[in-house]
Amino acid sequence: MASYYNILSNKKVKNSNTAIEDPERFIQGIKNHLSGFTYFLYFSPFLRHHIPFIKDQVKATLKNRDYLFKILDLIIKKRRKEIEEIPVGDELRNDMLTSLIVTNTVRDINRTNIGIDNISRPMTDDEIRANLLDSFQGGIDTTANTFSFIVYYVCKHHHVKKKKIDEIDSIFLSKTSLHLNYDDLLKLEYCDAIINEVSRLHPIVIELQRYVKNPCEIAGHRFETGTVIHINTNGIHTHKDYWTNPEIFDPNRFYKNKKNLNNKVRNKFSLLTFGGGLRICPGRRLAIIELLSLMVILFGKYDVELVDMNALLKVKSKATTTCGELPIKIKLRK
Ligand code: HEM
Repeated sequence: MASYYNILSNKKVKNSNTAIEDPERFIQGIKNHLSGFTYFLYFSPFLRHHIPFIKDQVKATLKNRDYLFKILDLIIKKRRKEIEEIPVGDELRNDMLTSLIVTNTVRDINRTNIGIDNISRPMTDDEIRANLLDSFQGGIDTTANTFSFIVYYVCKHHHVKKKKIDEIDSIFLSKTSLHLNYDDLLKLEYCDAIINEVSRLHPIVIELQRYVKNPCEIAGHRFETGTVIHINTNGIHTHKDYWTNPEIFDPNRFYKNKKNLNNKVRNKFSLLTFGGGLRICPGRRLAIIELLSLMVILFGKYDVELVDMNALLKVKSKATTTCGELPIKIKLRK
């Protein structure tokens, strides 16, 4: 945590401290892993192996990956040992690593044997590491940047902010002690509409890829095995065939009007915030719960305003879209 704030804050801790430096290096490693991923997404094996600049970047990405693997393996082993030393039946800390380690063991309170050995067994360290890295890669920047975009759009549109705060206040009555629970969060239909509308205008994943396994024909075009199809999420989210006045920010198009949006019958794949089909984002429900919780905590407790109401949203687009900077003013609500 200390290193996280040390990275975010302008005031840096000066003295050398491994408790700060090691996690900082790890967080930087995750960032490099995310950006290095682009080389594997957009460049063919030939370019990755033979073009000097790209080859060097790929090498550095793989070296960084090995470093992350090493650190994660140490963390997993350490936690496994700690758990082994706790008597079975005693309550365990509730965190993701612990859940992954105890899944399908005698300590797993949700254990159900579905009779398929390869699925009913506990996870290996390699599998746990892959799950952790997938969650870091897929679950942190995506949710954090979506939340930044939400803050920008809500602060920019007074009527949306008011309607949203009224909804939060009507469900979470006390501003000082907020007790978040799943059922109450699901009642926040307008907040949910805001998430959809912000994600329509600023999808974090701006394109999806699909690899053609067998020759096929799509919309009259023939695709051979090995072709990678890039699906332009941004283009679909702002296409006038699917959305009325697509350039306008209007959460009402998703509010109590889910099937028929502004008189256009909604195509199932016209909103691809979380992708679709077999590879749809497995973290989508968690992401929505996180975003709703953050909205309640931030807007339920504080007055939030943009420092400059006329400032344009600063976005950077690579494989994902991220928020450049977002200066805001925060004070406790009266
Ligand atoms: C607002 C937050 C999020 C957004 C916008 C988002 C978006 C996406 C998208 C567009 C995909 C590709 C789906 C496809 O190809 O059809 C994806 C995949 C994935 N997401 Fe998310 N995601 C979010 C949060 C999360 C969270 C919280 C986690 C995990 C804790 C997560 C884990 C993953 C994983 C592991 C994949 C790869 C799935 C696969 O290839 O089978 N995501 N996400």
